[in-house]
Amino acid sequence: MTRITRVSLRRVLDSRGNPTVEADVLTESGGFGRGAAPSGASTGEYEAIELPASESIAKAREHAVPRLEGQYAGDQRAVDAALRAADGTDDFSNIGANSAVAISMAAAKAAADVLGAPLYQHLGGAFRGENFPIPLGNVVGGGEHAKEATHIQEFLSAPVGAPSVSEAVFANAAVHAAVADVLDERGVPAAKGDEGAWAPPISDAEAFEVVEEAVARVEDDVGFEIRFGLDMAAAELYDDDREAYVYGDETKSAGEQIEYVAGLVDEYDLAYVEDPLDENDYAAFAELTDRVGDRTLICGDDLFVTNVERLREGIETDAANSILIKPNQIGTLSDAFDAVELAARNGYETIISHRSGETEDTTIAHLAVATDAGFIKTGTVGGERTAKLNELVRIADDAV
Ligand SMILES: C=C(OP(=O)(O)O)C(=O)O
Ligand SMILES: [Mg+2]
Repeated sequence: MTRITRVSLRRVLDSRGNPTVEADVLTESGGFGRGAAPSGASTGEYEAIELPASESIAKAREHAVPRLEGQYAGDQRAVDAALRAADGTDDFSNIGANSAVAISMAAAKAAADVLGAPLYQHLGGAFRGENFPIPLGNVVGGGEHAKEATHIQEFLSAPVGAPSVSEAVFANAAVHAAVADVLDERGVPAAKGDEGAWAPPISDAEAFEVVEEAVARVEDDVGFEIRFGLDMAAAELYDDDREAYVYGDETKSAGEQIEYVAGLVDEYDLAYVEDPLDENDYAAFAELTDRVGDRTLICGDDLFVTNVERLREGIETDAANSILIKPNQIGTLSDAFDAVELAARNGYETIISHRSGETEDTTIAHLAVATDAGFIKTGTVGGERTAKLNELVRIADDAV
């Protein structure tokens, strides 16, 4: 039986050393699941609310745990509905999306444990496990993830021609290493940002040269196509008062930003551009998608925040052609699945994503396989990133 008998919550460390919420779910037949909430730094304005971990835990213990005990862990919709009912708001501002997502993921894992099935199969069904997402690997970054580095938040290796997920994962690690070599040859020292990407004190223009060179070297070596992409996190660059995107001393109007990004797509044959424009500017997104959406993915992260209402508006306005899915942006696995389904029904590509603050939790690797996502964005190196990548390799090897 999958009835939940116990939900325990605790504070654990995330990769930035901040406290985050970990949930354990136990069922009456001894099923066990554990989930931990990630945490963003360049968060979207419309995300569900993350409360301080202690406050979120106290509120969830009071309001959510009593409602969850006795629920079927295997009925994910009922578990997630109980979390929403316990919270009573649209944005989880009462119990915190951090406790909600940790419990939602832990319940799914407890149910999979009872079934004796891998999590991706419990979530996605018996026919999943054949297709694997292409990992987008952050190799150079700045923005909110590293000080004194690039304005663009993430330069992402995209091994689109890799014959297997394992070869793709290793190719991204090789690009990460090649970036270090290229920087070294240029005499540029580089620390690492929050996601393990190199965070060199160079201009965006030089970063394009470095990443292009690193990708070319690895492509020669592995013999399959590697492209690259960006997360511009442009809402962080946008200054409402100046109505402009701010790059240090330079600014760009929305029109200039569209020109700039369209030019980058063509110059570097970018496979992927996430959040190229401000999260409130559907019209500018639509203009850019109209210009380059036939040859690259224009992805909404802060724009859509894994929220079906915002995605619906994007679909109606042709704002993008892909969506980033971050379960903690919305609070539950059911809500994340709804966003994936709406995206798929409307021809949008799906990219399942980590956050800049992470834990060893591997749920997103299973979620990507369960939803047949085209891509997963989960870093390149660092234990909290390789936890997900190695889990993907295990899923492909039938070893979970
Ligand atoms: C992973 C990202 O960063 P954060 O978790 O800081 O929002 C992102 O913006 O896509
Ligand atoms: Mg983003």
